[in-house]
Amino acid sequence: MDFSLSPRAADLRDRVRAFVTDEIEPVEAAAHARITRLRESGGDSWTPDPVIAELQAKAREQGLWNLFLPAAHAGRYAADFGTDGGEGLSNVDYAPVAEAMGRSFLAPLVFNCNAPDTGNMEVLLRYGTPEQKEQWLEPLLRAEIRSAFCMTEPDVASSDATNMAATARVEGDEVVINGRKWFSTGIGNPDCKILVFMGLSDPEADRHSRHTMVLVPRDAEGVKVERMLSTMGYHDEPLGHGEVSFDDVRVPAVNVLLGPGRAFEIAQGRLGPGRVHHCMRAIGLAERALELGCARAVGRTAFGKPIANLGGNRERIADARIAINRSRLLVMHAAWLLDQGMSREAYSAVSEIKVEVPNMALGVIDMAIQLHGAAGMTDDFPLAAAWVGARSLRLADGPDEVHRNVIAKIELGKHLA
Ligand SMILES: Cc1cc2nc3c(=O)[nH]c(=O)nc-3n(C[C@H](O)[C@H](O)[C@H](O)COP(=O)(O)OP(=O)(O)OC[C@H]3O[C@@H](n4cnc5c(N)ncnc54)[C@H](O)[C@@H]3O)c2cc1C
Repeated sequence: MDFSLSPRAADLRDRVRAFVTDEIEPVEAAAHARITRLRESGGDSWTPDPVIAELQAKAREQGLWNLFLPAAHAGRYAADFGTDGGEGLSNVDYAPVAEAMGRSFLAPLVFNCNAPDTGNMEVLLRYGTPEQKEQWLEPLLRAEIRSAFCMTEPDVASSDATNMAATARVEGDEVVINGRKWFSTGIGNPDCKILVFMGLSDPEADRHSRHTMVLVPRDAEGVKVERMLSTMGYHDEPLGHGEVSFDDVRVPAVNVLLGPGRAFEIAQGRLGPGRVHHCMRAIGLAERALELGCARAVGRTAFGKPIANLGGNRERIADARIAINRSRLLVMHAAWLLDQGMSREAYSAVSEIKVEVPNMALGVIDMAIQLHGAAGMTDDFPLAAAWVGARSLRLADGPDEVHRNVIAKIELGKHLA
């Protein structure tokens, strides 16, 4: 195993880290306050803060743009698209860059490296036709438009993707779409123009060949955002999570991705690197929480001592450091395995980190909140929002239990063979 970064990746990590600290963290509080003010006054909290576009322009100019684009898939984009083609980093090289971005809720957007756009861009890159790439991928790479991924449904247990009941039936040269999705992240953004929709196309086929992925323009007739959902009181502007109905939506059959019945193939390709990105960002978040917690604990006194020296706080801080470092090694291991190609070991490793890291981050953030006292519960610090983000990650991209099941299946398989 070799986790050493290439000199180019180390340079990018340092530059991203400096950009986050110098340019993004100082504007975070004002960006958050703006959203709260607009929401509370009934204003438009969804249109992205102009500061995001300003910072995006700077990041793009400095080549800190689309760094998620993997070496293996970048192809002509790496060669022909200059900055927009990313740097063709391996998963090992991208992991610490993603960690640096995870420190701030704004940073992934600023570098055009935010979910779900990254996963959707990867899907288009790997499976899109030249026309689909030109129409949707290229404006996504330039951050001119945004996207959403519509798989989860309110009426079925969506942790089992074979349950998806909304339909995408191919009729002649059209696909007819009906049903309801929810937790479609990104659909609150007025720039969201394209949806990657997963629907049942052939109920009689083998369970992994029943579903189709299709590109649905956000403004197609019959697409309606019924409501925006909150997660523990947060609305996650400017992306948001929407409940969306599809009522006899018709799109051309050329909008099908890869081919009818091939949604599972696409979903598998989409999620491996995406989960590594989520986990590295969660490690960045945990690092920031630990820093805030330590600063508070040495800077405030109770019972005649710094809070750091009271009770078991030093031990809790030490355990947080151990937990973060352990998680990082697991993520680097998963990234390294993915770079060697998809294997059972890589599948297991990706599920291992998907269980380990959000739970680790929750523990560290909770400790930092406790060290802050009541202040930790307010939005004066980014800790409450960070806790909700980490909590969401125990569900998004598959609940812990589903990932544990994957790990156990692979482990037990060794003995059944
Ligand atoms: C913030 C956030 C953003 C999201 N963004 C998106 C998005 O952009 N697009 C999208 O399509 N979806 C998105 N999701 C949805 C997410 O992927 C689903 O919530 C997840 O797959 C679980 O599906 P479900 O909610 O229907 O839970 P269910 O399938 O109803 O499962 C409920 C619970 O059952 C238990 N369970 C399930 N399977 C097992 C098992 N095998 N063993 C033991 N227990 C089990 C688990 O405790 C699980 O949490 C998002 C979710 C959140 C919270």
